[in-house]
Parts: sequence; C-alpha cells; structure tokens
Amino acid sequence: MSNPDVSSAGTGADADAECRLTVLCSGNGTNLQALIDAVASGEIPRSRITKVFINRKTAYAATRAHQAGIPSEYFNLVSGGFQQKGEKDEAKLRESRARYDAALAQKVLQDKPDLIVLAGWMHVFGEPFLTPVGAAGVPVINLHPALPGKYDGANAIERAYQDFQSGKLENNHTGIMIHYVTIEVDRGEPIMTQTVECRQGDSLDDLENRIHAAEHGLLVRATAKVVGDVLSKKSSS
Ligand SMILES: Nc1nc2c(c(=O)[nH]1)N[C@@H](CN(C=O)c1ccc(C(=O)N[C@@H](CCC(=O)O)C(=O)O)cc1)CN2
Ligand SMILES: NCC(=O)N[C@@H]1O[C@H](COP(=O)([O-])[O-])[C@@H](O)[C@H]1O
Repeated sequence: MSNPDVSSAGTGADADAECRLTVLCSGNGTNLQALIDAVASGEIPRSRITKVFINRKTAYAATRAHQAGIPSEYFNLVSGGFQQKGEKDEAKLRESRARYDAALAQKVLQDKPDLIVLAGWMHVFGEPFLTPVGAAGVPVINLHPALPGKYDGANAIERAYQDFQSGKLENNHTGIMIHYVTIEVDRGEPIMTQTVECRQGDSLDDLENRIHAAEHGLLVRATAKVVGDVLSKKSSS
C-alpha cells in the first residue's frame, strides 16, 4: 500500500521540487493504478498523486485511491445538483455543464496540482473548465484508445474494431495516444502514441485487452515525460 507521504526519491538541482498530480477517472481505474505504482517506484519521478476525482459513484478507481491512501472525491453532473435527471432542453444542458465544469475546475485547483491526468475520464470539458485551469498554468493530459485524428470521442475501440471487421481499418492497426487536452476533443497535441494491431479472428475483447495491456505503460511513460517538463520549469522558476 503506497502512502501519499511517500513520494519518489528526489534528484537534480532542486530535489525538494515535487510534481503534484491530480487524476480524474470514471471507471475501473487500472490506469490510475499504473500511475500509483509508477509514482511509488519512481518511474514517474519526484511526484505525488494528491487527489483523485471520479464522476461515477461505482468507479472502482475510488477504491484504488483509498487503498493507496490518496484522497478522492465523487463529483457528478446530476447528483451534484447541476443537471436535472432526464433533462432534454439543450440550453439547460449546456448551462448545467458549464456550471459543473466551472465548479470542478475550482475544486481541482484548490489542491494546487502541477499536472492533471485524465485516466479514463468520460466527460467532455468545455471552456468553463479549461480556461481557469489553463490560466493557472496547469497542463491537462488524456489517454485515448486511438491514434491521432482517428476515432475521436467515446467508444473508440469499438469503432476501430467495426472498421477492422469491414476491412476498412488502415493497415489493420489502431492504437493509443496520450495527448494534451484542448477544447477540440481528442485533437490536442499528441505526447506519445503507440500502434496496436488487429489480428484475423480477434474478438472485440481480444482487441480491447491488447489495447488495455499497452496503455498502462504508455500512460506512465508519457506522464513521466510531462512531469519532467513540469519539474524543469519549477526548478528554473
Ligand atoms: N475538452 C475536452 N474534454 C475531454 C477530452 C478532450 O480531448 N477535450 N478528452 C476526453 C476523454 N475522451 C476520449 O479520450 C472522451 C470521453 C468521453 C466522451 C463523451 O462523449 N462523453 C459524453 C458522456 C459519455 C458518458 O458519460 O458515457 C459527454 O461528455 O457528454 C468523449 C471523449 C475527456 N474530456
Ligand atoms: N475516450 C477516453 C477513453 O475511452 N478512455 C479509456 O477508458 C479506459 C479506462 O480504463 P481504466 O478505468 O481501467 O483506467 C481506458 O481503456 C481508456 O483508454
């Protein structure tokens, strides 16, 4: 069980500088677990995951955070009182999301993160989240199970698989990317990418498992790279 007070060993000009990570999850949290383990081992250097936010009550990511001694908070668009269950009015939906996004940005920034990682976070952010977070100089990165410019949005693996089944998947490969988060969903600058092949006879589960097996390592390596950039900035400031 890793302890939030145990961060990876300090090396370099300003050994005291530490990168504070906030992680946002909506699901099982296997990628959060990879981040927790990598911070504990030092693969992600001089860092600490100081807060986890989930937006689905049943997200096992909260259990993983608790087991690692990391504070977590459930914050949901509907149960948080921002949007009425079953609301269909487009203007009200937009307004609810804007208020939720602004409130979440305020909550996230309270913890003074140096980097925000979306690890299976299934809510599209609008400017009411991105603008204050950007103004605070906090980068946001996201794990997306597709290659740049392909299968933006939710259900990316399923759509790639459908294309594979119909012989339309380019080079019979899909992949994974870690990218900076911008207002245009899944179109932010890629940080790292990895191709994942589809094989004849693959079921959707086979492809999903191959992708999931690859994404943990890619997320850790990409996060470690961005942490390095953050720490360089911190130590030179
Ligand atoms: N402004 C941005 N917000 C988010 C980005 C981004 O690049 N820019 N990345 C996503 C993560 N993501 C894909 O990587 C993604 C997640 C969810 C959706 C989506 O359609 N969500 C629906 C709700 C779906 C659900 O609750 O099951 C929605 O928000 O209405 C698209 C892409 C995170 N945010
Ligand atoms: N568009 C974003 C998206 O689809 N993200 C996907 O959510 C899963 C989270 O798994 P986890 O909760 O076990 O880390 C991951 O497979 C990730 O690629």
